[in-house]
Amino acid sequence: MNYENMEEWKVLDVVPWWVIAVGLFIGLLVLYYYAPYWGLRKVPGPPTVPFIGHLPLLAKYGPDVFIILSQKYGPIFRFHMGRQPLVVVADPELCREVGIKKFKSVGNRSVPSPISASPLHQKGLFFTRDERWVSMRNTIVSLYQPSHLANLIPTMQKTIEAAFSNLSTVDEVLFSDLTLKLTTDIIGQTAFGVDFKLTHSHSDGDTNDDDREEFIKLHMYSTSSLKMDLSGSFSIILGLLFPVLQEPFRWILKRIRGTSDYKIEQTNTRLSRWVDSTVAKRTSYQSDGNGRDFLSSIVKARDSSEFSRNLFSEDYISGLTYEHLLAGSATTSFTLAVVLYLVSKHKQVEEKLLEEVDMFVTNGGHVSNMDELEHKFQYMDQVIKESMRFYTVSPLVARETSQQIEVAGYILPKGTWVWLALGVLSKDAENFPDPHVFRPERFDPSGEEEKRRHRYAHIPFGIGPRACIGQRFALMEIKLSLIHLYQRYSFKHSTDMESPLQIDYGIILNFKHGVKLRVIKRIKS
Ligand code: HEM
Repeated sequence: MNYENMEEWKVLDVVPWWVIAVGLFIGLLVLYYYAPYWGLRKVPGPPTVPFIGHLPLLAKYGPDVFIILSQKYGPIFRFHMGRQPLVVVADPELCREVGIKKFKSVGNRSVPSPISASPLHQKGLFFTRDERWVSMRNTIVSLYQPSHLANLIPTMQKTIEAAFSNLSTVDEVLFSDLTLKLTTDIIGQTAFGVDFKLTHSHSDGDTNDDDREEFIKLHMYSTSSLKMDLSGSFSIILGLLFPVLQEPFRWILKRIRGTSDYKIEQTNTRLSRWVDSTVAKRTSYQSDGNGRDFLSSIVKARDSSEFSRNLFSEDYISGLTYEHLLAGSATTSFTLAVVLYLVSKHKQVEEKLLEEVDMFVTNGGHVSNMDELEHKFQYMDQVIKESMRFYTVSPLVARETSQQIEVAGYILPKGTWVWLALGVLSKDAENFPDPHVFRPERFDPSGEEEKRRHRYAHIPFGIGPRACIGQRFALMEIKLSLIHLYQRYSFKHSTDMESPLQIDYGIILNFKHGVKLRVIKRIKS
């Protein structure tokens, strides 16, 4: 007889079953928590707080947390978004390695918890993966060629005129509000072929007005509920802390009135219905086939082959179309408002910009083609680049490894979330001396600073084959607006304008209170 074993059995007999169960539960919990961390434990990073990871640091420092951590831990470090570890890459050469050289192994995006609950958000280009993404992107990219974009100039100009038509009658304006209306209207027309009429001062009594207003309200709510911290709905928070519990809880909570999950579900369902019905109308009858908007072009491309019909099924067309509104309005609006905010704070910059615009107008310039827009405004280019460096609207780019790779000597297993920290690159003193000084001339192509700089130090639109597809579109919209505005006005900060500017951090940067400006009419000599 084995007496030692008998002793053990006796011990087990006296330990209550629930203690064993609790021990097992805690063991499994620890295993669950540390599983994604284990493969990345060699990548440096600050100590983590169990389950919430580094979210308290994000709450304390906002997006600057990544600058602080890169100074302490170097160009590649770990950051735990709740349970999920991210490998943050904060160096231009490493961004090139991840975004271009090793693109095949890091070509997909990671899906953060706020998005994982919404099929409408997942079926755009942003979150599609692998072969489907390649095929969709190849088709869509043709719609962003200069020849196609040039067709949009008249629509953009008309909307810009309408949006800013009231400026001559006011002394002060909440400019960021105006730019959001402008960019939403432009995307509405160019993506959906729908005029949301946010920039028109009066309704023309169109019976669809209420419908459109309702849609915009839903869209704004849905966008603002995409939180990356602990201020989202309960299921989104669970998605950050215990991803495995997110779906079951969401399933329950979305049925309980009064919860944020219920509201988000209702909003997303109504949004989807609105987008689906707009898409269905367009796919069932092709008005005159000459529509210049994105939706008309995709519907046309879809009908070209059996393959395209499968690729662009109606749910994906809805996802793509809605994505344009999401990706193309708040980013461009923020950037345009930031340019005005910074330029009106730096009078010498404003004088140079006005001079360039005046010269163009005096020489009979009229923006009618992409070539003029892209090459005739060299100083404006520098101002836009410097503004985007100063406030990088999309400071993080989310990617995910599809197989094990090595970056900077660290092995990153398949499924690792690798995020490129564009916001950190843009404040790096090595590439941008005096990074906290606003100096557009640092982007002068003939200047030493520009020549010395790493090629991928300034990448506000991302990098490689997965970079922003709307870059040209956005720059076109921003430049057309600046040309229109500076021909007629100059600006000063309103006395109500806070200093420094307060920024909110969601999926992208946003203003806490907005950009308030004084409008000064220019007297033409
Ligand atoms: C100032 C304005 C904008 C900024 C700063 C911006 C920035 C970005 C960034 C950083 C990415 C991720 C790139 C990467 O992974 O490397 C991105 C992707 C994307 N952007 Fe933009 N964007 C802007 C405007 C627009 C506009 C106007 C549109 C549409 C008309 C658009 C559509 C998209 C789409 C569809 C993607 C996903 C591309 C893919 O995954 O293949 N963006 N954008």
